[in-house]
Amino acid sequence: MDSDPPLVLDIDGTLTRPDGWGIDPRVFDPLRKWDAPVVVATGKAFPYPVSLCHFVGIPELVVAENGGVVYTGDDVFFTADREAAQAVAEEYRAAGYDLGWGDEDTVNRWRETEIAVSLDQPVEPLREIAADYGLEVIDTGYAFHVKDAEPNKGDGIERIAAHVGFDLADAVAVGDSINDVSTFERVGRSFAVANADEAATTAADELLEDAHADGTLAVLERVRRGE
Ligand SMILES: O=C(O)COP(=O)(O)O
Ligand SMILES: [Mg+2]
Repeated sequence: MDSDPPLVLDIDGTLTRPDGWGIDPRVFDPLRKWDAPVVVATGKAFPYPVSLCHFVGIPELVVAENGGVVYTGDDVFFTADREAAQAVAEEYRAAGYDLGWGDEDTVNRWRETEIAVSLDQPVEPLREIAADYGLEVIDTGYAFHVKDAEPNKGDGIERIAAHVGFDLADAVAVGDSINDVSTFERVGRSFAVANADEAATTAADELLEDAHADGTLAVLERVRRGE
């Protein structure tokens, strides 16, 4: 049997339980046993994917903050800084809005290159303020991210593939949202889970029948069988 292809996996919407929240524990064993690099590429802050790799028991190959932070397993790269996004957050708050995560804000506490805002907060004023700072706001279905347009997951996985020594043309990716489009553009084969947004669905080679981790698990079984 051919060896497993390298994987690039998104977290939220892709490794999540059928109701969309929390990691589906069924993904742990297949990832632990995967016989090729597994890259976790997410919009979440750096500690989250690192912890996921740690607790699954796989090497830490991580793109965090939508490409703002990249960890090759040896070196960490920051491809943006938080300053402008922080200024947007402050102006948004001064206008009477809130980021929506409570006082201690564990969503942004360790975020280094962008700011995330809860989906239950008004996005239009956020977009207006972000535009004044030359930043974009993307909606991943899990948060609004105020970010520099430049960093993306695709550049991050390219850096990791070059360092680890595999070819992205051999890699298989699964994702669910607009922040996975740059991943899908780089890998050999891309899948959007059934719950994916329009951008991810359009960019993927294939739209899966199953949602969330069910879709991802189906991909893992298929590519393992060589299909
Ligand atoms: O942080 C988010 O909003 C989404 O995270 P994800 O990229 O793992 O889906
Ligand atoms: Mg996602």
